[in-house]
Amino acid sequence: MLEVALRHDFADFTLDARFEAPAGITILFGRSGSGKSTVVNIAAGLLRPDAGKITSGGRVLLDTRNGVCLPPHRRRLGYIFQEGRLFPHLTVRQNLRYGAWFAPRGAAREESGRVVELLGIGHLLDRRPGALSGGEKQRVAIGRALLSAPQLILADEPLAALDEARKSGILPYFERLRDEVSVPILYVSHSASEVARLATSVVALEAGRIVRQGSAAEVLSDPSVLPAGAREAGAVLTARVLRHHADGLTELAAGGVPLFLPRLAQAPGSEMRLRVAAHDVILSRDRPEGLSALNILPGTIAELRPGDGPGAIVALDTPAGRLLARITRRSAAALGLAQGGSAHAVIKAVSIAPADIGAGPRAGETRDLIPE
Ligand SMILES: Nc1ncnc2c1ncn2[C@@H]1O[C@H](COP(=O)(O)OP(=O)(O)OP(=O)(O)O)[C@@H](O)[C@H]1O
Repeated sequence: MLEVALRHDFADFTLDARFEAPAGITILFGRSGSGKSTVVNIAAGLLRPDAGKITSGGRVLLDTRNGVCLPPHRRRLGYIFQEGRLFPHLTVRQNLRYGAWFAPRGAAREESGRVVELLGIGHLLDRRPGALSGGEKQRVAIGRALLSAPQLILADEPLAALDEARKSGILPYFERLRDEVSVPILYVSHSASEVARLATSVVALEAGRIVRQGSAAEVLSDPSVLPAGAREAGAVLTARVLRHHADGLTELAAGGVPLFLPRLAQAPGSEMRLRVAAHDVILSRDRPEGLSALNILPGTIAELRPGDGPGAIVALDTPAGRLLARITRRSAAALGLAQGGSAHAVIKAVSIAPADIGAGPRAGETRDLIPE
């Protein structure tokens, strides 16, 4: 467990944040300039705040009141940067050994064979970084960080330098990291997709303050908190793969409701997280007939929140979970939508982007803490 309480003033900006990060991935989520990197820089020991306390697995890294501020190399941190920052003259194997070399003697650390397997880099061990793709470099960098026996991993926008294809290639490895490694990972992102797929817990920042904290489902489905803006709004559903159909569709069950998506690779029984973008949800007051869309979910309007412009966000509680829909205020008025009223959400099977579909665990639950 990581416990953080910080206060710091820059000339035009005040950071005032208090949160806890359990094992798994805690995403610091917010727009540019909200203070995410400042939190990470303080946790890393690169910036000494005006006031604050940070403990990691019970160890005090920072306590300004008692004059404690451990230097970065004594904090037992693993870093994952935007670019891998591997040593170009060393092979992958040697880069990984370099990480292990930093582990304190006797420290419990991941076994290198397991890390190599976890990250799927066994076939790359004899190559030098120049012969790796961006995504492969990043996987090696994650391995190097894990092998240094860190008590905390800091990942500052680790996917930002990768194109969409590489991003979706590496997301499953972060999912495995979340589910199989017991070290807390503090992960900076301004991408709702990354939050939906990866977060064990989310700390949403706005102008240096925490505006919401909770599971990915809780934070992303709250229309009063849209750290990435209304355009990026979208809720997260948890669903289980039921069966693959011969016509190329996969049927999932979400809270007892069937959902159809283009064929997924996961086997029946797999737990999935799906981010359904608010702009991909159409609302209808009555159950629509004669419509091509396969997914029609009845629900109750929990909230109708007008935006600054012509749009509004509607939060609809369905048996599958809460959905957000972005519609115009004009449509909301024409349909007579109001809090407490009923409506149907219509989602096209093909509208959910592959980058928004990931493996469990359940998005609405913070998983059990693993003792460190
Ligand atoms: N050394 C500094 N001196 C003065 N102001 C600073 C300093 N470092 C950061 N700031 C300000 O603090 C605020 C938060 O910056 P920070 O880098 O933490 O944001 P961020 O959420 O990580 O943004 P981004 O997503 O763009 O990286 C910004 O307004 C920034 O200008």
